[in-house]
Amino acid sequence: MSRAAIVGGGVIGGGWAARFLLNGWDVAVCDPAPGAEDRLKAVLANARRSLPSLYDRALPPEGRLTYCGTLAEAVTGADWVQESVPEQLDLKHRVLAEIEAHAPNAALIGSSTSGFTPTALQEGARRPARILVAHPFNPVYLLPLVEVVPSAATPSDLVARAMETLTSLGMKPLHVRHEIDAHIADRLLESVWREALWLIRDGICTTRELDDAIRYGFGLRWAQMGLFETYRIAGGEDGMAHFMGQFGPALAWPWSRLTDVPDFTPDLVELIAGQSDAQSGHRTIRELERLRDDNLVGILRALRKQGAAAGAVIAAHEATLPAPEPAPLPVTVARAIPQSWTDYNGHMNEAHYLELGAQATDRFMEMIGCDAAYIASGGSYFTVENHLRYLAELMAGDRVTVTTQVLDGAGKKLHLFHRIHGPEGTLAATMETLCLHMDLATRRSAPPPDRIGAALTAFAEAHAACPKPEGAGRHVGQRPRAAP
Ligand SMILES: NC(=O)C1=CN([C@@H]2O[C@H](COP(=O)(O)OP(=O)(O)OC[C@H]3O[C@@H](n4cnc5c(N)ncnc54)[C@H](O)[C@@H]3O)[C@@H](O)[C@H]2O)C=CC1
Ligand SMILES: C[N+](C)(C)CC(=O)CC(=O)[O-]
Repeated sequence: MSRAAIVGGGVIGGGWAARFLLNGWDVAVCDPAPGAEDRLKAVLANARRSLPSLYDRALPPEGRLTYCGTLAEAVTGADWVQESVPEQLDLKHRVLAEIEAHAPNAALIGSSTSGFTPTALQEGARRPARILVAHPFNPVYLLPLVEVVPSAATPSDLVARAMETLTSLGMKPLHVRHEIDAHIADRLLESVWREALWLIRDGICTTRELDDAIRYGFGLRWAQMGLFETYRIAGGEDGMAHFMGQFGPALAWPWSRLTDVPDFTPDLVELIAGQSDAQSGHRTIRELERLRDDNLVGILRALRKQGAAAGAVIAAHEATLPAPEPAPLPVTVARAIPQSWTDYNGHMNEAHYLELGAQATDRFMEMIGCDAAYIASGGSYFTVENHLRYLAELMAGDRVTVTTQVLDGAGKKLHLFHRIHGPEGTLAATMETLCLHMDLATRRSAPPPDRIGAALTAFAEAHAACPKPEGAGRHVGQRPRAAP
């Protein structure tokens, strides 16, 4: 078991605690502010309802969370210490010195700093080589990006270890090879932020209109292709060179006020804070966080389906999570229910019971050798009939397992009975499904090859010893069988 210490449990420290904890690390947090523990609990609650929803497999069991009264207690025995105190260099120096005094020599010390260089952070350190920047993005438990910025003093094996650890947490570490104030991403954000301040200060638009300009347009593009790839496409068939030829001259036109910074006067703060209150003040921060998280889970799951951008990181991480264990009846699905699967009744929508059953069938097909390589070679199963019984509600975040029993595997048939179990093993649904083996070239049914037939027969023979499931072969509206 690995152990992380989080020093500073605010917005970012809380997000780090959740990222480590939900990936099975023990986590110790220290933050002396009154109410910090309650704030951390609220962040964790939001993380628990969103992060597991990204995956079609269960994350490892949560690690143990300890809330510590002192920094020394928190960092003792830590493998990774993540400093997440406010963005003040003298405070960070004091905290880093205390971390160095109590953490194991081998511990890696990451700083969440948005803008200080690792060289600046390492000033006065006893073991500067152990300190590097690990700059995450809010919400840390959902957004994969983390900028890893070493200094010249950082040995390359430590950078490699940092990158490996962050990857194992489902993150996308970006190695920033040249240290620079504000790294890479915050330089971009800073430019947009400055321009936005001017637009509001000059009365060109409100905070809501500015947000609309992002979220209805280029914000959607950026999530999947970034800046250069989308601009390459914007150049048409002639690509980037054409794009630059067309829009290059605009760089000399007054399209930006980036060379100036607006005075941060109380009037400007009041103008922006007032507009922001009018725009979003009817929702609490926790509600806004949940709204943001649900949207992010939806976007990330869509990207994952495409194998694109951050979606590819989630798929790669999921591949490292253990597949459900074969048991007397094989567990074919073990996962959490995403928020996006729930509906106006506040529970999992009926369509997703079918999705769970379909995932179980897909997994069982893999188990008998009908995997992607076999399907690419021209054979597969098609579903011809399903019967679903809805027996209990499932809620967002519930962990579910599906077991699969073979009822018949003779010839072309793959006749399965899935049991969908919710929390505490409650039987939440059953799905009986009949599939036929197909020749994908002729699109007609055909017997499976011997190796798949033999694997299926082995399961069918083993499962024949299990009682016939209650509910198998039922038709719609049939009363449950009376107990014997
Ligand atoms: N908020 C954001 O969007 C992002 C912030 N960051 C960086 O993360 C760091 C933390 O920022 P936030 O979490 O936003 O700030 P925050 O103000 O939400 O949290 C900082 C926490 O540190 C605690 N703290 C202060 N002194 C401490 C000490 N001596 N020991 C332990 N805890 C102490 C405070 O009580 C507070 O809870 C900063 O360096 C910031 O630049 C990085 C990425 C995004
Ligand atoms: C505003 N900020 C500079 C603290 C932003 C970040 O550092 C990253 C983020 O999450 O946007």
